[in-house]
Amino acid sequence: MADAVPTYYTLDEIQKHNNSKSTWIIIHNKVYDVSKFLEEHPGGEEVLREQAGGDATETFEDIGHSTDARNMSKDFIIGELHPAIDKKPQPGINGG
Ligand code: HEM
Repeated sequence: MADAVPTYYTLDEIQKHNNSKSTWIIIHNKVYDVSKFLEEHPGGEEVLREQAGGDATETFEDIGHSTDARNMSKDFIIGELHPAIDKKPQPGINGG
């Protein structure tokens, strides 16, 4: 009964979903398809678009989303970031 094995996506694959047709974001190594949620997001679609195809964990936590918001977000989980590339983004690594 339990769906024990999650679907894994590589960062490469996730990064392709960075447009208004398909918008995926990563929060705590889970992959969210928020394409259908953009217009409904109380925080606006722009902030989600900015994170499209990438890791939104920090911004998601900075906002201090409510328990309601966290429960709501579960509906959009489509899988997990592949463990082999489960790395925290390094700030500034591409900065120069
Ligand atoms: C599936 C993911 C997400 C869901 C379900 C979600 C849901 C919500 C909800 C329900 C609110 C209303 C306030 C609350 O209940 O906390 C909210 C506000 C907000 N969210 Fe999200 N959110 C998501 C992801 C994000 C991400 C990734 C960002 C930033 C890049 C973001 C930025 C904001 C901002 C700026 C607000 C407005 C806060 C305010 O007006 O005080 N959200 N979100």
